[in-house]
Amino acid sequence: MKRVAILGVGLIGGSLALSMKDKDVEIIGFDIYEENLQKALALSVIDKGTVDLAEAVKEADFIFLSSPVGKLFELISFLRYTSLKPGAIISDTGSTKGSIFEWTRDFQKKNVYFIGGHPMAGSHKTGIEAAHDRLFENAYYVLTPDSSIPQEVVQSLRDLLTCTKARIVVLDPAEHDRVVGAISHFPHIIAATLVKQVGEYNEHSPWYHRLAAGGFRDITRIASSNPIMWRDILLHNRKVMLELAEDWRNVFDEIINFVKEADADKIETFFREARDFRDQLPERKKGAIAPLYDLYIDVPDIPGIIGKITTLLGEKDISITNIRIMEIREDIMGVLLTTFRNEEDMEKARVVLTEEGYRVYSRE
Ligand SMILES: NC(=O)C1=CN([C@@H]2O[C@H](COP(=O)(O)OP(=O)(O)OC[C@H]3O[C@@H](n4cnc5c(N)ncnc54)[C@H](O)[C@@H]3O)[C@@H](O)[C@H]2O)C=CC1
Ligand SMILES: O=C(O)C(=O)Cc1ccc(O)cc1
Repeated sequence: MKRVAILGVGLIGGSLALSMKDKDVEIIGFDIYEENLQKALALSVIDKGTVDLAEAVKEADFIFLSSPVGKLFELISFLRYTSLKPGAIISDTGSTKGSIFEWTRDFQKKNVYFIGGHPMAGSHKTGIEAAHDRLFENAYYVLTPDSSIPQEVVQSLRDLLTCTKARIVVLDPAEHDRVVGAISHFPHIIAATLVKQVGEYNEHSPWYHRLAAGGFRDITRIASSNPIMWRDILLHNRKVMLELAEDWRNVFDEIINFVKEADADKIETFFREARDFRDQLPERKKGAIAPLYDLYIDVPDIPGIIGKITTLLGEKDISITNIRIMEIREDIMGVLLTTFRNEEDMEKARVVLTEEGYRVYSRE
């Protein structure tokens, strides 16, 4: 049986541990707060818990570091000088990848391997109570192995992580920080600045607070995230944040100038271009937070098929919340992704469609 050590049993460490529940692994948790370990044991998230770091890692085949980014250096410094199992694979879950990559390149001298990792799903909630076995389902899970790490070592980490049902991808750490900086880190600055701006106005009129709804809530949801976590992320992706701020200022000035000049066409084009890009973003098939009930249907030809399937299901009172053409194969075979409101509708649809001769399945 393989041993997995999770260092930091919060939302992400706890969710990783839960996703491994059906695997033949023993999970040992370490945290700086004993009460977190007690909760994790009570919730059966981990098999054992300890506040002794050396004890947690000494027999482990896999070690996951899932503390805030600012604490990773401390943990890595400890691992560098403590006794570890030869061949052990260490990974982290931190939201930035460049700095950790630089700190860990020499681990192979110790006959252990470090492969940076970032499961790209989460929540603005923190702590073990928010952990969920399906948190990473369908999300990207980025790995940033050094090119000197043998492929079979990377593969054994990938094999273990299949239990998360995430889409595992390999990226260069600098590219990770640039891209994730733009789509995840920098938006937290924007969200927080908007909230602070309105918070200050609210000092003078409570109506800001009362009327804030809809769009304001949507765009500022992430401002409710953990301040310590986001402090650390910004500090570890500073260069990228400063570059993005410059670019953002340029785009911001552009629209403000159109407003100043009352240029209706340019304002409209600005919004239209933003909408077009936004509407093309891939929808994430949700895992734990709001499970989607998806069925994939192989269909012989596309024209007319969507109407045929919606009619067929509509006649049985089965409603589809979304239908999307996933791919058209060269032999004119297509795959439709149909989403249902609940499991019952999905299962009814599976029966009806199978009876009609369609090949229906749950995963790509
Ligand atoms: N929250 C999110 O949505 C996501 C977070 N991440 C990353 O995963 C990591 C963990 O985040 P969360 O689980 O959300 O935070 P969390 O606050 O829920 O959990 C962190 C845990 O680490 C423990 N901890 C603090 N210092 C420690 C140390 N020196 N040694 C061991 N444990 C320590 C804390 O007591 C806590 O139990 C962070 O690096 C974050 O950047 C990655 C993807 C998503
Ligand atoms: O939607 C949200 O609340 C998030 O922003 C989740 C998140 C937070 C940090 C990450 O590194 C990846 C995902």
